[in-house]
This record gives sequence, structure tokens and C-alpha cells, in this order.
Amino acid sequence: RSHCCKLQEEEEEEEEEEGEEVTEAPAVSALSSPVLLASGCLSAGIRAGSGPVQSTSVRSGPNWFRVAAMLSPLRILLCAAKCQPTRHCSSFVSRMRYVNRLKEDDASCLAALHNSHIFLFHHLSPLLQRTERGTFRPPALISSDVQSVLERLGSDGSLLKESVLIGCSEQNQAQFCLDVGELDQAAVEEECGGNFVELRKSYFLLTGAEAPLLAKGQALLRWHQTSRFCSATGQLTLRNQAGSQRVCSSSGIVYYPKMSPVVIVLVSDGKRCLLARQSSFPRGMYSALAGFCDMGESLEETLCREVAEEVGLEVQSISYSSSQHWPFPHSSFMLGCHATISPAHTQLDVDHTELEDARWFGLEEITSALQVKTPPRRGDPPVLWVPQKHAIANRLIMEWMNRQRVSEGGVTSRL
Ligand SMILES: NC(=O)C1=CN([C@@H]2O[C@H](COP(=O)(O)OP(=O)(O)OC[C@H]3O[C@@H](n4cnc5c(N)ncnc54)[C@H](O)[C@@H]3O)[C@@H](O)[C@H]2O)C=CC1
Repeated sequence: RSHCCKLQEEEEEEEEEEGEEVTEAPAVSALSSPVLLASGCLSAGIRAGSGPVQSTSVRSGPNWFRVAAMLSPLRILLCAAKCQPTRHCSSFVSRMRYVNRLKEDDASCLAALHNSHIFLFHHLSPLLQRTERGTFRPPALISSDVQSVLERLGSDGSLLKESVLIGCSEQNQAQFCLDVGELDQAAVEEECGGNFVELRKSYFLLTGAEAPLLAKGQALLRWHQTSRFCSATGQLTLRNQAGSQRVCSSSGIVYYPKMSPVVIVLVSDGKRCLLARQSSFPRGMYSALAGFCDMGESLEETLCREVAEEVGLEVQSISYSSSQHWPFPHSSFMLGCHATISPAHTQLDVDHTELEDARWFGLEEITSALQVKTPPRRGDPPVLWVPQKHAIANRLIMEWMNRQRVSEGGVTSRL
């Protein structure tokens, strides 16, 4: 039985026992859902031909998990048929609840791990495969295949349990990450037909939606590698099966993965936007202003303080854009905003201990900078460029450009 489906059923039974009201879509929508119908094929390691990440089989023969997985489409249909006509069978809701259950229930999580997709890392560098089109993607390996690879390379078999849960695919398949740093890198690469590529480089190579998934996996793996001991007692901490928490073996203190909140802001004076560079940035790259939140600060307070500290300006208004998890150098939670300052007070007073340079840029310069898709090489003429598309700085700059085009009477065109 598909664990996702089973858990969903159990949940429904529980809810019914509790007498909760249900307002749901007809079961027929679940029956004809391509997501549900496709999930069995994917769990059996058959390519479904759609979606950004597909499962990859790594040389292994049939086994019980595979057989069980091949029967899962039928079970999913039966399960869907049992759905009450008024129940809303949203696959998003069931996936979120499934993942939450796996975090709370070690036995279910272990069972899910044995019929899951796994992204491999080696010393925190993700495994990438080159596709036939010459692009790169992280292969979602079938867990039984990973187990066979581990055994062939001399691991005692317990390594698989070190995997951390990162989510559930749209095909209802639990997704995990595993760091195989204790095995020979070249041997794993040969077995899996790919290469371990440092995450920063991977960000430049990945074209699909997998970059945030890898960032999340790397962040969790790193957190486990650096959180083995309790900071209060000095004793070992033990993880749950999902890897969503660690508990001190002596005091019972519970630790959760940490992120540092950072505000990133694109300041505008109405005609121009403000970009800055640190001396550690690659040549020619400018970005939006960013800074870590101090303890106790609100987003707005951090934003105003950072702008005042770094460039000596006073912010007039703030609007929130979006957020992202940023893995470099460690886990930051980036809160992206736009801010305006008075056109009458635009003179910069740059703090050169933090920034090498900060400057106002007009629409034309920003438009050209966004067109630079790869960092200039050594010897190339100097050129202004901005962080690549996975970075929230890029999104803020793009948003500013599009708005500016409208306000200056031009045509909006997304690059
Ligand atoms: N995704 C994106 O588009 C962008 C992301 N960033 C990220 O934003 C973060 C902040 O940017 P910057 O201020 O330029 O970074 P930074 O690394 O230059 O840090 C500035 C100072 O903050 C302090 N600091 C370091 N880690 C801290 C933490 N965890 N909590 C509190 N203070 C800490 C240190 O004193 C450091 O010198 C960095 O992680 C950077 O990678 C920055 C620009 C664009």
C-alpha cells in the first residue's frame, strides 16, 4: 500500500471519529487525477516523462519494495474510490499532512524511506547527472537501488537510515537526502552515473526547480553534521528518523534546525535603484543591500538599520516582495523587500568597512546587467552583472526593472 494513501485514509478515519465537518470535492476528481495515477509508475522507477525531477534506476534487480510499488496504482485507485463525495481530495493537502506525519512517526518514516526517492550528496556536494539535452539535474534515485550501491561499496547497510526527509514529490513519493561522504567519491559517481558538484556551482548548472530542494537537503545534512552534541550538557544528541529534530540523550532538550533571518532590500529613489558590492564578490557583480537581523528586531527595523549603516540613507517606505532559503555560506532565511527614499536625499555615505562600493543605477544599466547570464571570464572586458536567477536579489532587481518600465512608459518584457 502507498504509505501516503494509507496515512491519508487513517487521517480521514480519525477525523470522521472526531465528527469534523468535511467540505470536499467529488471523488471522481481524485480518480481521474494524473498525479495519483502517475505515482505508482514513478515509485516503480518508470519514467513518467513529466515533472522536473524523475526517478533514476541504478542497476538493480527486482525486490519486494519494487513489487509493492508496482501494485500501488491499483491501491491508490481503490483508496480514491473510497473517498467521500464531499471530501476535498487536494493532493497538496494530503502531501503536506503525509510529510508532517513522517516527521512525527519514526516507524512510518522508516517504512517510507524504503520506498522513496533519494538525492545523494558527498561531503555536502550534490550528485548531478547530465541529461541528453546537455543540461544538469540531480537524479532522484530509488532507495532500494541506493541500498544496493551502498552494499556493493562496502557500507554496512545502516548508512541509508542517515537520510533526512526533505518532502514529498507531486507523485506522492517521499523524498530524502543522504550524504555518502564516508564512501569513495569516484566509486559512487561511477555506480550512479553522475558527479558530485559543489552546491554553489550546481546553482549555476541547474535550470529547473531543483535548486531549492538541494539547498534544503544540504542545510539539513549540514545541521546534523554540526549538531551532534548538546550545548547545555555536552552529551550526544540523537536524531529522529526524519531528521527534523535532535534530542539530548541526557537532558531531553530538543533541538530544531536553525536559519538566520536576513533582510535583503532594493532601495529606489523613483528613477534609479541602489546596488552595492563587497570586495569578496566576483568582479563586476553588484547586488541589493543585505544584512542579518539582530536579536529582537522586526523586519522593518533591520531594513532601516542596514540601509542607514551601510549607505547612510533614511528609508521612507517599505514593501514586502518574497522570501527564500539561502544556503550560502550557511542557512539564511532571506526576506526580500523594496524600499524607497526621498529623491531629495540620495547622496550616499558608504561604509567602506562593509562595502567596497555602492552606486545608483538607471533602467538601461539594470536591463543590460540582467542580460548577462554567465559571470564574465578572466580577460573579458569589465561588465556590470547581478546575482543569478536562483538568488532573491535577481528577483528584486527584475521586479524593479519591470515596474520602472511601466512607470517610464515603456513596454514590460520579462527577460
Ligand atoms: N540570495 C541572495 O540574493 C543574496 C543573499 N545574500 C546573503 O545574505 C547574507 C547576509 O549578507 P551580508 O550582510 O552581505 O553577509 P556577510 O556574510 O558579509 O555578513 C555580514 C556580517 O554579519 C555578521 N554575521 C555573519 N553571520 C551571521 C549570523 N548568522 N547572524 C548574525 N550576524 C551574522 C558578521 O559579523 C558578518 O561580518 C549572507 O548569507 C549572504 O550570502 C546576500 C546578497 C544576495
